[in-house]
Amino acid sequence: MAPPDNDVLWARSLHCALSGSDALSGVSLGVREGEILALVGPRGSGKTTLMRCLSGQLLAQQGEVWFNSSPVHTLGPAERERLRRDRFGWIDPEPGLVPELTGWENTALPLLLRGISHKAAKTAALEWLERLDIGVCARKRPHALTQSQRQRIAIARALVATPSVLFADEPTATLHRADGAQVLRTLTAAARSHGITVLLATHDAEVAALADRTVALLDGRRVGTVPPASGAEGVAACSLSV
Ligand SMILES: Nc1ncnc2c1ncn2[C@@H]1O[C@H](COP(=O)(O)OP(=O)(O)OP(=O)(O)O)[C@@H](O)[C@H]1O
Repeated sequence: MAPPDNDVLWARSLHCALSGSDALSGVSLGVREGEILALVGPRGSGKTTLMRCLSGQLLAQQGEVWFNSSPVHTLGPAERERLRRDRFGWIDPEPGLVPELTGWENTALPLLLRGISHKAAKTAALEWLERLDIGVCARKRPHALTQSQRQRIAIARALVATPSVLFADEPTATLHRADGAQVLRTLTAAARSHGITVLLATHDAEVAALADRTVALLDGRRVGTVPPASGAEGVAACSLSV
């Protein structure tokens, strides 16, 4: 069965067991182009596993994943790797920067890996660092930066190649509340202004409130779609110019 035309990502009946236990038990999901979708659920509910399956990092034992009307579940490892590199961005709870590289070099990595010239990659990286209010970090190495600055660099790195889909796994979990909220507003505003679809895994209702739609997971199953706790945040984020 082919996915609906307006879904950028579409998954049907994903079953995924990890080390013998069911991480996903028949999850189906459609994500519309440009949408910011929050995946919510308590720890261990399957959010990360679902995002890993949707992004081609992990193959579910059963079920289908489609990206823009092309099957992902039938691709070989090299093709899935290329898809991830060329079309997707990923943010982990921890920034995972290369310690030997400066802020702009860390940010530019996805472009340099695609073979884009050093000069063009640096220009794009510096632009994203400015947009995320960390232009001053461009020439510093990670050890000289705060946790918030490092995570903003990880976000800039995920956005620099303007991915079709950005997967953000608890992107502000290690930040203080106010700082995390600011970082998330910047991230969602940047995604909206560049038409980037975002999947945002979180167990925080305030974070989910920034999304257009929320999908809830529990024990590897969808337990219903709930509206954001506060309807105004997503609209407010649109008006920020990032
Ligand atoms: N590499 C792994 N090996 C074995 N089991 C795993 C692995 N990764 C996840 N699991 C298990 O799969 C289930 C789903 O985990 P997952 O990390 O997807 O949930 P989550 O909702 O993202 O949780 P969290 O909020 O803690 O990140 C859990 O029971 C977890 O223990």
